Amino acid sequence: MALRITVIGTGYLGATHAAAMAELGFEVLGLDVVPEKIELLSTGRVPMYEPGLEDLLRKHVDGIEGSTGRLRFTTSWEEVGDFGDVHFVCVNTPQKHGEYACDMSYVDSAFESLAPHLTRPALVVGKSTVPVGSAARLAARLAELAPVGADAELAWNPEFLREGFAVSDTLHPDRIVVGVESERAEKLLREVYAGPLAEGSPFVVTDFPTAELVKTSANSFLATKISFINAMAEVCEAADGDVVKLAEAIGHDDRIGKKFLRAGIGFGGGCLPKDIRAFMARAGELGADQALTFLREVDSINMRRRGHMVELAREAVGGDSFLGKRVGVLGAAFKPDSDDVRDSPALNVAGQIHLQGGQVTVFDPKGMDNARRLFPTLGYADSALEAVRGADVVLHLTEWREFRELDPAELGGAVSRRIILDGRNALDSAVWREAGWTYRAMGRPKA
Ligand SMILES: NC(=O)c1ccc[n+]([C@@H]2O[C@H](COP(=O)([O-])OP(=O)(O)OC[C@H]3O[C@@H](n4cnc5c(N)ncnc54)[C@H](O)[C@@H]3O)[C@@H](O)[C@H]2O)c1
Ligand SMILES: O=c1ccn([C@@H]2O[C@H](COP(=O)(O)OP(=O)(O)O[C@H]3O[C@H](CO)[C@@H](O)[C@H](O)[C@H]3O)[C@@H](O)[C@H]2O)c(=O)[nH]1
Repeated sequence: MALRITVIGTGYLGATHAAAMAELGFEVLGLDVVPEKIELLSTGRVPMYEPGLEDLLRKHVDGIEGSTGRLRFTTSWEEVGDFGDVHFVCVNTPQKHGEYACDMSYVDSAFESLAPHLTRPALVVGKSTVPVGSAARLAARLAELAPVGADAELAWNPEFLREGFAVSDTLHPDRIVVGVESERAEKLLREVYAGPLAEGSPFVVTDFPTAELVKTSANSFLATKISFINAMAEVCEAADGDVVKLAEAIGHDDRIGKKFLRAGIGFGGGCLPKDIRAFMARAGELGADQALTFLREVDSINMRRRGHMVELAREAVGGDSFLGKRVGVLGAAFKPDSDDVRDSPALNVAGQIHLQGGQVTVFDPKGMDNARRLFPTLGYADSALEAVRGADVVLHLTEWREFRELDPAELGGAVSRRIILDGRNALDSAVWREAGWTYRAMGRPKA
């Protein structure tokens, strides 16, 4: 009989994972502690913006006309415990308030709720990003809490999907990493991922700590790459060099590669910033803090980018203060093709300017609701054109395609002064300059 799968926590990761598991042919039950999310998902609607996810959900959610009916959602732990052979834990692991460390309370709570309700043999699979050592601790807790008949076992299977590409990254992963302690666990996970494995996705089997570390080291490497190119942008600015050309040139070397070398206002989101900080905190607890001191620099280069953009904007509006100045902001999400504003560099820059007295108006194609919730005191507009109306300077902070396709001449008619600062090095400078704009990007010559 086909495996039955549950997914605990149906946010960006869990909702995608649940829909993908249904697409791979399994019966799936998703659980979340937020009833409104479950209501939405049960009618095939997605509580966030992720390209392709709503279509995939509607293809499988039970009760939708023409669906396979393989996917259902619930808030009941009893139902989940009764249903699943394999339970994926996908709950959030944010940064603790005022600390670098990871807040494990959501994961702990999910295990405490699930374990006593397991009524059949179960493999519980952690997917959340956690500090190394968590899996061993949670395996012990699972053994304490689960009924004997459940024969419950833990595996750790970190997730590498990118927001904006979540569906295809889940269905066609570039690797599958599983931390297991038995052949049974490995066999079950090979069955779960039979589809991607048949397509050739590499399957890496490790112990618990290595699986946990693969995830945090992968994100640390990505963050380091971005901060490296942003450090080069700082030097380029001082030396009148061009970081875009520099990235292109070093990227031709296969050992360096072209990806993740886009200089600008830096990385944000619900993963890279908090994951490198949690990694440093955990290394400190393990007495290995010296090994990761470079991540402090990666973090501070990254945070400097936001401050630098604020300074460029201040310079553009006259140098002293933002008081009485209008600033049009294009972008709120931490990256395009997502509505996620968690630790968004764009919103952070907008917020800093607002707090310094600037009249900031923000537009983002998908991130407006989340931005309004997080930063209600900023000004918001319904379009790019409205956001820049009367602006003394325009900031391009999230590189949506829609912004790249804007007509500089049309925008030029709406602003007070034609100055655009490109925080993502993504606009065509020649087109903007031809339309009479002063175009300035980060790490590029002023010209
Ligand atoms: N978002 C990504 O792109 C991504 C990619 C890879 C890994 N991750 C990791 O996956 C985890 C989840 O991230 P996310 O972005 O999906 O977070 P999220 O906040 O979007 O979703 C988490 C969900 O878990 C639910 N939840 C919280 N406590 C719960 C509990 N006790 N029981 C059941 N549900 C509970 C929340 O209501 C929420 O819907 C994190 O550890 C993150 O680091 C995220
Ligand atoms: O050259 C680049 C590439 C990215 N970014 C920024 O870096 C951040 C993160 O981008 P990206 O990694 O594409 O987004 P996430 O969806 O957060 O994905 C990361 O975090 C996930 C959660 O852990 C992992 O699963 C993914 O593999 C990892 O790429 C965004 O703010 C981007 O604007 C840059 O500034 N320059």
